[in-house]
Amino acid sequence: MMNNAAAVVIQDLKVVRGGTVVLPGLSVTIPRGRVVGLLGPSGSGKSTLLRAIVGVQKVAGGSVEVLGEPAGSAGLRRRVGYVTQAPSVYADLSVHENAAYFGGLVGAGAQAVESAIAAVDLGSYADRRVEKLSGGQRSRVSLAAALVGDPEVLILDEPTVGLDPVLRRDLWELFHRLAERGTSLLVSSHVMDEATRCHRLLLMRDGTLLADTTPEDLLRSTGTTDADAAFLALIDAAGGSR
Ligand SMILES: Nc1ncnc2c1ncn2[C@@H]1O[C@H](COP(=O)(O)OP(=O)(O)OP(=O)(O)O)[C@@H](O)[C@H]1O
Repeated sequence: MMNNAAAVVIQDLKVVRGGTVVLPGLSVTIPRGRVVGLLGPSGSGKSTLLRAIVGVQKVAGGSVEVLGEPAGSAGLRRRVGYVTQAPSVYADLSVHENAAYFGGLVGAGAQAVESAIAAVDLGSYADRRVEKLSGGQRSRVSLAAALVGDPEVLILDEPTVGLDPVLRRDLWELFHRLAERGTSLLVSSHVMDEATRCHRLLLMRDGTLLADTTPEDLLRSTGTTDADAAFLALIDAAGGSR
């Protein structure tokens, strides 16, 4: 199905990992130019869904289309950025060398390298080797490596884990600036209070979508005042706590 307004269209996606059905048949559409949060408890299938969108997850059924092409297509390689939970940059290279290396792979110039480093606020660490950085700084180098190619779709797996409140706020502001420029972002988190920072929310549990909503509608429909309480209300409505 062609849908020009959508960044990602997923239909009846089924994924089995290690003999267990992780996604039993998930359908969702992710809009362009928005910050979409993917929230749910640990083990609910968030990373698996993100992997399927990037095209690195073996799928047992259904379809995943990104920017009108099947997920993982060669044509999407430069158009989709992916930041995994584990920092995926070279420990023995500096921040700048990493950004320049990953930029080189996608044809990005020197200006793009500088901008990506500045965007994640690592300008003053540009010449420091990654192995000498903190965990939060390392994950920001990974983000810079994904940003340097200016991808149209940015898939971020728990990018704010281990960051202090100021850095978390700064990163969410960066995500919104990127969305204003047209980037489509899908950001996973298991911290429910991050829900309020998203334009749209996907709430997952046990491989299924409990809700595809907005922060405002989530609170309104559940009659709650914070995202944690809203999530619990949805679980109760869906049939209790297992
Ligand atoms: N390599 C694997 N082999 C078998 N099962 C796996 C594998 N990786 C994940 N799983 C299982 O798939 C399910 C979903 O895992 P996934 O990593 O997608 O969840 P998640 O919501 O991203 O969790 P977290 O927030 O802890 O990262 C879990 O039950 C997990 O045990």
